[in-house]
Amino acid sequence: MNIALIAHDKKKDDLVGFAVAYKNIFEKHTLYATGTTGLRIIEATGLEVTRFQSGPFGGDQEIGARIANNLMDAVFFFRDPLTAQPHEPDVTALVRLCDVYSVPLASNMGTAEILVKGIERGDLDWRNIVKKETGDEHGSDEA
Ligand SMILES: O=C(CO)COP(=O)(O)O
Repeated sequence: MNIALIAHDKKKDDLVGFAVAYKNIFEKHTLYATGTTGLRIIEATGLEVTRFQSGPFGGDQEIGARIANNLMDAVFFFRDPLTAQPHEPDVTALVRLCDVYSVPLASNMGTAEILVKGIERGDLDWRNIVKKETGDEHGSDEA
């Protein structure tokens, strides 16, 4: 699975802790992240993560483009609901694209716990069927 990891500043500690806790699951997948989040996760876990631009500089849009091209299978996006973001339109667009393409999105720790366990169980294997049907199988090592 191709998995995106993103967190706003006040949620970064939560996502980093989450990545540490579930490193054994995440290491079986292909990971992507916005710039600062990715750096924090790499430093804390040693996991291999492809980093895009920082969110306010286009990182959310880069991940959105991958969703639109059927190259992202799950998104963990720990948003900060209490702080205004300068790139709020990008945040909204990313969430919207998850809904357009039915890509599972965990926007908080509660949903993230369920999603990561579902990934481990193979609950998202239907994504591979979608990719096979559309010919979009590139981008992931995981079958
Ligand atoms: O702003 C973000 C998501 O909207 C995250 O970007 P960073 O990971 O670079 O902080």
